[in-house]
Amino acid sequence: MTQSIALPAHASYQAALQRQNSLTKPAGSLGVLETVACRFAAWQGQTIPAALTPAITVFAGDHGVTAEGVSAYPSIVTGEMVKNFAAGGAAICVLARAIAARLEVVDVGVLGQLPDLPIVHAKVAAGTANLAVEAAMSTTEVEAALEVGRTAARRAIEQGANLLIAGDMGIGNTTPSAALICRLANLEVDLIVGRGTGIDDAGLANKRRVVAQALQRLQGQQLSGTQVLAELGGLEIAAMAGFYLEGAAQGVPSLVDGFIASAAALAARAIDPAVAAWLLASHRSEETGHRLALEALGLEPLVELGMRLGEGSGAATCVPLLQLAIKLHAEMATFAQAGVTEKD
Ligand SMILES: O=C(O)c1ccc[n+]([C@@H]2O[C@H](COP(=O)([O-])O)[C@@H](O)[C@H]2O)c1
Ligand SMILES: Cc1cc2nc[nH]c2cc1C
Repeated sequence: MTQSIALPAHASYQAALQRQNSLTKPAGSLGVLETVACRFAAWQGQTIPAALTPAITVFAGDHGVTAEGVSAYPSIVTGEMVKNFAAGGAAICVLARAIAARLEVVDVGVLGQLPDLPIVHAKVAAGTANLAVEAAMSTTEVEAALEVGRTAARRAIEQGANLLIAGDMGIGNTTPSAALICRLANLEVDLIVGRGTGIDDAGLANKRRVVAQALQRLQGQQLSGTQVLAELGGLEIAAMAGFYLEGAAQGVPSLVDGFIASAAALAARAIDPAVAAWLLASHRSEETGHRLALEALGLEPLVELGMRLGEGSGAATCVPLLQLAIKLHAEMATFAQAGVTEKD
């Protein structure tokens, strides 16, 4: 069994809140920036949290369910985008450079070979099976993919990260994500399945049918978190779940990206509910169902930007906001220091 997950330090949260209320502004006037700073205080166990050192790990994998015509793009794009990540040309590469974040790319299940690329080669299988008709993975494969994610989190933390971001790349992965969200949060297919990379109305109807069929296969079965991942998940999604679990076990919070990341977070929570206290949501993705997935996680997104890219891009975009929240918390003068009169 892996290390257990502790609760964030409540006393540090309270001390940070007290500091927020002593800073030269009307109480609560910095809104969510105040609560975010207090949450980092609790995660780091200190009233004034250290500046953030973010690390981004993009997990890539392919999906057998693409045989059902659920994506606007062919599976070959997954590997092609991994090459683009390695060459520094993808959105997440630009964002990682802009926020000075360590960026690592992990092949956990891409179809075909990616020789000589400067990425982490940790392929558990060459894609998943078609979840519409059979389990996407074996539980052994899920355990291996979870461990790939855990190892990646440990590497990031060893190299100094105090904020983790998991990104995903996998043509077809909004289908397993939707299936996981429906099953794990007990939500209706039509509320959760969306257009992903941009399928048309007929494609959407087909994708709903595919997800409904997968859920139907499992109806009435009691399954563990690992078993649900095996039936409905993906290799990169399982790795992301392992990444969140390990971060939490090591006392390092994760900033949850979009739709796929939220499905992975729900899977992580099904494995260990204590992980939830170590998660912060970045943006609300345009993907149908993300709002309900976040609600099921008990997370409030920081921003809504109409994004639906994946790769960890929404989370990376939110990092400067978090850095500002902590800087305000650390550097603003108190009423006493500035000689400003407090409210009556
Ligand atoms: O993160 C999101 O909210 C998101 C929403 C829609 C699509 N994506 C990305 O698009 C790919 C999956 O879309 P699809 O249509 O192939 O299932 C995958 O590589 C994801 O990273 C990501
Ligand atoms: C080009 C492309 C880039 C992506 N990045 C994440 N998902 C993606 C899907 C496509 C199709």
